[in-house]
Amino acid sequence: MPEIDILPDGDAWAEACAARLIAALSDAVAETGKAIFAGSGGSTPSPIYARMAAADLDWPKVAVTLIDERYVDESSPDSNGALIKRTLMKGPASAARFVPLFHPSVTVDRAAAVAAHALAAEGPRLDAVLLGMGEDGHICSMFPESPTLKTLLSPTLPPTVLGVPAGRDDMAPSMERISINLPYLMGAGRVVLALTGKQKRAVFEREAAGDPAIQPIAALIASNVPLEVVWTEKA
Ligand SMILES: O=C1O[C@H](COP(=O)(O)O)[C@@H](O)[C@H](O)[C@H]1O
Repeated sequence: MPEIDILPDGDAWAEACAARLIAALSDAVAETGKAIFAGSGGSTPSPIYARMAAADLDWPKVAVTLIDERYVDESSPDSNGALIKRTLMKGPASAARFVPLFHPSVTVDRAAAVAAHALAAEGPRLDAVLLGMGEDGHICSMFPESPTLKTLLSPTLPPTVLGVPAGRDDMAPSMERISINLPYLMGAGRVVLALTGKQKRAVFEREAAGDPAIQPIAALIASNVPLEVVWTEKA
């Protein structure tokens, strides 16, 4: 079970998450002249993005992408791309370059292939990753016990981006999605999992002790992803 860094309140939690991610991006810019950040969508990351946006970083050298996306364009309230543009890419951070996962295409798989190609062109690894976790234990668009999980969690594939079909039961997402796979997380410089609330902490602890074949949190731990779990009770 990885150690959980417990912060006293939402401000300290958002600050701690942002500081870790900015440090990783800053180190990458210093070492290689560029950096790649992959962020989550959902309701959790906005305060973290607000603090990152205010950081003193060489933003023109940073590419911003997503760990996953709903298969919708940016006019949709479900678009993770629209969220990250609105909350992170503002002020000096608007000089970063956005690498979307959504591309209008005939199928979600084709769109994912286009995204995989675009992301591979940015560099071999993600320097900093912000993960969230749903209360059902999903991370990225890796849903516990869903049909595409085995492929997304396969540690022997190269880092890539895959289409995720919508499912008919609660073990699958309700809409088509696009997601990075586990090898992208295995090769990342720093991976921060930002959690809030007693419920998510309980889910994390339960999933961490679960089966890596069907529980993404257990798979992260088993595959030595450089995971840092940062939690506060109330954001
Ligand atoms: O669907 C998604 O949900 C997770 C968790 O979201 P939250 O609202 O519980 O914070 C998120 O990490 C992921 O990027 C998103 O597509």
